[in-house]
Amino acid sequence: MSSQEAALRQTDEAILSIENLQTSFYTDKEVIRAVDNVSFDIYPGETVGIVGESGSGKSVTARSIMRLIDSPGRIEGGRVMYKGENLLDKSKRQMRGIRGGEIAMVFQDPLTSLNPVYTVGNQIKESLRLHRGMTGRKATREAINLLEAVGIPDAQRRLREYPHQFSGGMRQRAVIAMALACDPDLLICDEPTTALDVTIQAQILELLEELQEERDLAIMFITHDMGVIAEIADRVNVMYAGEIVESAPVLELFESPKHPYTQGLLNSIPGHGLEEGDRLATIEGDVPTPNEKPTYCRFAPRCPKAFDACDTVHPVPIDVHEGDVDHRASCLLYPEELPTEEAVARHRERETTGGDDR
Ligand SMILES: Nc1ncnc2c1ncn2[C@@H]1O[C@H](COP(=O)(O)OP(=O)(O)OP(=O)(O)O)[C@@H](O)[C@H]1O
Ligand code: NI
Repeated sequence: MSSQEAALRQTDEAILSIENLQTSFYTDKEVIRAVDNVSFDIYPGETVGIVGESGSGKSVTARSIMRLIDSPGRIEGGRVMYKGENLLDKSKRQMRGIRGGEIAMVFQDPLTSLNPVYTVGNQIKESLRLHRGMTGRKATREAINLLEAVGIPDAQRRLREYPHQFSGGMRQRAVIAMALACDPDLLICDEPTTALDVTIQAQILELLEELQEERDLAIMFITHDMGVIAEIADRVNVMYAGEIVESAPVLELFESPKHPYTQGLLNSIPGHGLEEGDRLATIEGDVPTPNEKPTYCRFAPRCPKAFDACDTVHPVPIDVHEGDVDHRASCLLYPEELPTEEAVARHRERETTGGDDR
């Protein structure tokens, strides 16, 4: 998306609005608040990156949107507004139509999306039949088009092959072709390139960008990899212990990270030259497992800037500069213009009046 488009996004309608999403797992030992009051938007044609350490709640966010949370997990609150309708109110049957029809998902391991006993062609054609009513020769032609669109050579022959006959990179392309078969408006990618080598990964990212431009796809892209985020995202949400701690346009986030956690993540990248493959190096200390409603900052125990109030006030997402709705951080140090005491008071007040200030 160009900066001009980015400026327009505020006037556009979001295709997906997550509002105060809350998903927990009820294990024998404990309740894990895996996604704890998460809100964000995705606009048509935009790529929103979700980044954070392992266990921060990225995949559970994606699976909640798709209503793929199984016991002992439960979506306990919030709304998932897709084109103005709450997906959490849909029946199982309606969700099956939306999943793969309107919203498609690509996972890290392509084998989880492919059935080993059917040819790749049959699987794409089944998707075309289910979601676009295409059958016979028409479906075969479209399946070939799709394989060609994702850069699989010799498409006609490869349609008749089984998933195990494809290399890792080609398999992930086939999964993307399958995802596109239903002409989705939103594509959710959960670490789609993590298992691939760097060259193939770059090719897949390029492919996704091309497809996005052609089809005006909205993409939600989950990764650990800041280099991949720099490459593909328009906007970034940083997750920590079930919460979004910072949200900003991608350049702004890299040039001027505000949350001490984001600052730590970016500082930990050696040499600061962002390359694909740069992982989040570790910040000292462990990510806590969120078990209770937060009454404090979950990052405080690891935060170099923590002060007394961080143990007693839960920070809400707040504009880092007053009035700049495009860049928010859940940190008591913001808004930057306010003296700390006033900033803390504002967080405390917003928390008691119901979450963030949207
Ligand atoms: N089926 C489950 N049962 C119990 N806890 C779960 C289950 N699935 C996820 N969780 C917990 O929810 C939290 C968030 O997990 P999630 O998979 O969303 O993390 P993630 O950010 O995607 O991490 P990764 O980068 O490792 O994929 C973790 O603490 C995890 O242990
Ligand atoms: Ni995950």
